[in-house]
Amino acid sequence: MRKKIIAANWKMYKNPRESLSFLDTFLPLVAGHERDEILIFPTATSLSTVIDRVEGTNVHAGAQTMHWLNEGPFTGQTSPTMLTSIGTTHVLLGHSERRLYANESYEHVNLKLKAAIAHDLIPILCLGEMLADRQTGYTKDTLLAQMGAALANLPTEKAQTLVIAYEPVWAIGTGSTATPDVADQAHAIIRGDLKNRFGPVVADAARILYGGSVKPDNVSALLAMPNIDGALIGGASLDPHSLALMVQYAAQ
Ligand SMILES: O=C[C@H](O)COP(=O)(O)O
Repeated sequence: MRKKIIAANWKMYKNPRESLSFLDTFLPLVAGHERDEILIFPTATSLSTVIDRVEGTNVHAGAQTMHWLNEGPFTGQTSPTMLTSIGTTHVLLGHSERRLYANESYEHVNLKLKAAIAHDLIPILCLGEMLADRQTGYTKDTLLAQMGAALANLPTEKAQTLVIAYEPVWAIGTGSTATPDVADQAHAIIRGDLKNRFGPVVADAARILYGGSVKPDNVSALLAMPNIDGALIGGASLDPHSLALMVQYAAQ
């Protein structure tokens, strides 16, 4: 049985003070929920504050992106070693907003993924089709192409900790959540590709999260599907009561 992950992507919301205020309410609500993993991805400027505050709790904090090199003349970037030096455990890679607004390609994501694993950061690889892909019947092709580029030349022994987030772009922030069946079909494609690449052990162990307008009133139906192992939540993760409710539903 795969442990579920409830992950909050705060995107460009919450400064350090607001992050602490969230945690003051949230942490007591989820104390003792050891069964599942709870992850929070704050903004870069709130990351170390959140890491310090969640230390010793059942919550972990990760970065929303990173560069693949350890240092260099790359204005605005953060390196894997900088992240690990402050206690970061996870990193989101390839989020569609990074691909759309920061020109991040899956070739970059491939470099980042390998760097994350080399530095013992757990990568959460985000992928998902655009609405036009789905409408023209190219969902599977798109997902396989994204997997192929992001996971190129990754040896099987490095794929053990891989977490993937399926986030159809048309469902992000739109309120148009994928139905549990539609999401599960995409997750099955992703798991099948993992099996072809890395074999059944890695494929069976890999957690595949769904992201895209997840809320307390739809999370249970999504998590009940056989290939959905958690959720990556944007808007509905910004309220501590809403996120805590989803953690509780995941445990049922
Ligand atoms: O990383 C999270 C996703 O982009 C989903 O965002 P959302 O829950 O606001 O649709």
